[in-house]
Amino acid sequence: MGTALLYDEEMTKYKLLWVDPACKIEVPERLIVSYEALVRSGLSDRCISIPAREASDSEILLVHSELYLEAVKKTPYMTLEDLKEFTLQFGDVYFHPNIYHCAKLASGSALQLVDSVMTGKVRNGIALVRPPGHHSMHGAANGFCVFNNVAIAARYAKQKYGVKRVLIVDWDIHHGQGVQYCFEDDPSVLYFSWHRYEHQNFWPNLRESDYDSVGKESGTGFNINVPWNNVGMENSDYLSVFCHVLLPVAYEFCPDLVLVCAGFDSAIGDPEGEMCATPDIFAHLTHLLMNLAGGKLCAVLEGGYNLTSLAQSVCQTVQTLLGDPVPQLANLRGPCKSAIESLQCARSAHRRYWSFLKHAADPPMTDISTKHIKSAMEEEEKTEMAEEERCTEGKVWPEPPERLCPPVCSASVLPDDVVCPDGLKPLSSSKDLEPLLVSKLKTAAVDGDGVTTFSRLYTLVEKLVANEIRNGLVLVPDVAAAMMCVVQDLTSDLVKRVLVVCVGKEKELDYVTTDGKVLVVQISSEDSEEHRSKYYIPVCLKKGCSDTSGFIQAVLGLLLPLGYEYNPDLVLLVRMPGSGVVDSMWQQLIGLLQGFAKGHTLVLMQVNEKACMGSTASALLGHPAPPLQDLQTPFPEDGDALERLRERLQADWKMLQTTS
Ligand SMILES: NCCCNCCCCCS
Ligand SMILES: [Zn+2]
Repeated sequence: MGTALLYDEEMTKYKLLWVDPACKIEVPERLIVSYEALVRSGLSDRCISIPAREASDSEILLVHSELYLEAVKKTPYMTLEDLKEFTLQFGDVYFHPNIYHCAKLASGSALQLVDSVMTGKVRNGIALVRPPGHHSMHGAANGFCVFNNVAIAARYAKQKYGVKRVLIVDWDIHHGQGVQYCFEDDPSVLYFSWHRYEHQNFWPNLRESDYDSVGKESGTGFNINVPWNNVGMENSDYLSVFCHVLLPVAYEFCPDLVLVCAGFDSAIGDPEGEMCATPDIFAHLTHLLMNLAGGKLCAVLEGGYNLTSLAQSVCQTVQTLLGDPVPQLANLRGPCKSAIESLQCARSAHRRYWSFLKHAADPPMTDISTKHIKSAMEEEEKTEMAEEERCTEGKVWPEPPERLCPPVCSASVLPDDVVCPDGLKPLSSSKDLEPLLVSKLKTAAVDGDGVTTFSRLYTLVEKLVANEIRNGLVLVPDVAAAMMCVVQDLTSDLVKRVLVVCVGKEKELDYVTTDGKVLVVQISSEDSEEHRSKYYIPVCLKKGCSDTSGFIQAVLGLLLPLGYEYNPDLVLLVRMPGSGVVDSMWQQLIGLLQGFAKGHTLVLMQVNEKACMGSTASALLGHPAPPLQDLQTPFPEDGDALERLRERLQADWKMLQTTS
């Protein structure tokens, strides 16, 4: 299934008609450069174009009051003076004779997108709209927003399609207070937002934007705020919050639909956000959300005021929605102190509502929420000092890397008598191995056809590294032997870093490199004290890999952060026989691991587990993994052990830090 793209140039036909410094950045060119970048890159042609439409009154009334709607209806007939007058009652927003029409198109586009996804016409999609929506409220326009596009879409999805649980992820740099107010008492809509806050010193300067606003009444726990109290946040900060706050809760919530308030003013160069995360970060944020809700994801544009980073960020998002490999993120140095404080506060505020956060640490000593009473002097100093180091318009960043799709998506190396699953391309040629290696294999008691398998395995690794193939599945008689072979011999000169993910445990991995060429993360039911090192990380689950709750917790809170920091060039996923891993979890793991090494994942499985080839192939081909249904509460021992493991490792692995 494809990716929907909604865009209508009519939504460029309104602009600020008077002087207002607060609103001058919200210009029609925002939409024009975004769409033109998609056209120029060829991405728009790969999308399914869906027409915009006007939202009806009843659809708008899902969120807004009749009084407000009737008032906005009058604006097309107002004089310039009347429009200025009308605007005065709201904050940081402007009206225009055509903005009511555009606001209906913006909300209607979001609804068209929901229809396309919920009817299965497309898998996912994006609506490029203006005016944005997440600041507008029941009875008021605010922050460039007139109708709350995403809030309307959430209510619409529930009403029309009986969607039970909607996850709204707001990665815009401003707090979508309008969305928060709409759903704060509603447990069927989980709203997550990060936003520049600076201890309430940043717009919209609301006390309820802080981490302790967790929702109310039956919606308690279903509102997550992560305040950024400093500017200059980087890719590490964003990914840490996804791995340690959003994703654990999102998996426990198990949404049927994901809506994204896709604002790109959180990207580097934006005058509003003054952050330093690069446009390719949105490739990863999108990828991480695509494994939820069976891939049903609707992204709706919110902010984004640097025309260069906006266009690049939109392209990065769309390219991931289309299923292209995500770019490698280099030198993630771990979250900064301020980000750790924020994520620790958010985790501790929610630990009583989410069993996946149950073992989160106490809030930091320096309770960051009371710091907002800053002396004017301090504020003054910060402004002067920060000026030069901030990431503003003057900042430059590299063009996002090209994300080439290999000609072959998934290849296979199977014994001759095993039927190749649909979609996989059997690897034909096999390179003759150096005699030295053949003799080595023979000593490893690898029989004749084993040598053939290994030579084809070698060829497969070569083609992965050459980006001729994206990923591969290999069935071998003995996975442990094959793994040694791949790691020790086949990759010595081909790749710099190999991430080995071992699911289950058959026997001790009797080697561990200390030079960092290989990082092994082994998830199993047994602990192993010996030869633990920075590069060999055993994760012990009380009930082993069959316990999906413990497994996904280990993946999100440990494997993902480690993988991002290690930044491998190849991922080797080894399924030990008898691991007991559940199929949906196995597919989720393959989906999530695609975020590393440009998707170069090599799956090693034992021949006697060929029954799992179908689902493995499906995940390798990029089909969305089935949601992890009714997850049990993780075993306390596991949650606790994971927390302790992180604390022990965070000295070596900065992306594991969750406490300041
Ligand atoms: N420096 C201009 C102040 C703008 N304040 C409102 C921002 C609304 C963003 C919507 S994403
Ligand atoms: Zn914004």
